[in-house]
Amino acid sequence: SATGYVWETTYGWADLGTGPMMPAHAAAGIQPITHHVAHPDTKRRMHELISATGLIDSLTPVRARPASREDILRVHEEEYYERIAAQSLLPKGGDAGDGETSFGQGGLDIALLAAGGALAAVDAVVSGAVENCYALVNPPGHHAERNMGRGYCLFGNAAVAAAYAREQLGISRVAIVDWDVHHGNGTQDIFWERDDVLNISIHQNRCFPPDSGFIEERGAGTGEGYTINVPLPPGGGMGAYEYAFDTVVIPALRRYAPELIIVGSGFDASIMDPLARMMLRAADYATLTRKVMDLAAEVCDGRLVCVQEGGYNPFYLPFCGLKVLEELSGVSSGIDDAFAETLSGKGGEELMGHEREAVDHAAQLAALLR
Ligand SMILES: O=C(CCC1CCCC1)NO
Ligand SMILES: [Zn+2]
Repeated sequence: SATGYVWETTYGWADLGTGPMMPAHAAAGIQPITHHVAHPDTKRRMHELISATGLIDSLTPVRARPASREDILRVHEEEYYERIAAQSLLPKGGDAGDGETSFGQGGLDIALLAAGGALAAVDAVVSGAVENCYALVNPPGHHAERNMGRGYCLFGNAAVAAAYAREQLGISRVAIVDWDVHHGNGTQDIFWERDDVLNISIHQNRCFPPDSGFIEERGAGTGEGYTINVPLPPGGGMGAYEYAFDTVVIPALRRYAPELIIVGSGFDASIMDPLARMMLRAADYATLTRKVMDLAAEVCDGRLVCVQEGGYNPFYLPFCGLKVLEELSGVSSGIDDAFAETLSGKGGEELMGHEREAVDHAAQLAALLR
């Protein structure tokens, strides 16, 4: 049972400008910095750790292709695509829409290759060439709405892949499990009224976007009940996540019985991430991966595609990714999480009362899934 792996050099060339998170602005005191918080080096370091440990030799390389305009327009509006395409021709590139999602000249091509990396991963898994696949793509995608990019996302890579599986590969039901610490508002916007894609987002409550991702947001019309949000209180670790997966995510997947599962694999719920306040360790991501793999084995012959979303600690993200790839492939890299000892005993391991209440509330609504 092979594990596919997608990484393309140009994913490491995405240009978010000189600002720290938003564009540098001297008069506002926003100083330029060499590495934007979402600098691609963080994800390139994950690729390099997978390569340097030799784990890459146990993975099946899957080459990305550029997503076509048609692939993108399955989930995004034409006017938005053209806006990105026009700015991508400019020497200074442009912004996807929220003023914080910069991209450089040629940014369209990198974004198309990111979406195409998710497409290639879906092709490899659905064709049976590999059992599961990790698409280490960049830029990320889950904040990109039908007609606007947000939160460093240009196109909804996982959404593009789900729509492709549905409309081109004859897959009838796709489930998306987004464990990125931020709400997958873009994926939610895209599939809000659809019941052929079950969209589950588990995230730190109100982290980003601050005004979406609440349990009452469950879809509309045909799609009612097929959007599941599990907002967690800040400060949660594996105690909260394990309870949320066992109580909400896995039971919902079992009821829905998808033919393909796509994980929005952000690592910004890690204890060392600068953009959120949760407390997962690298080993915890492996445990969550195992939970989803076991459910995939139960309902869809193990068909599982992980698509990289966020994650901003260049020291720790590589280890989180390495442990997930070890779990997917069943192969040890031979090295442990170098930070495990330093990070042990700092809390988050046990479920706390207020976390249990938050998850139980989400579970009540998720149970209404038809
Ligand atoms: O990792 C991300 C990006 C979050 C940032 C986007 C702007 C401020 C927080 N989304 O999943
Ligand atoms: Zn995120």
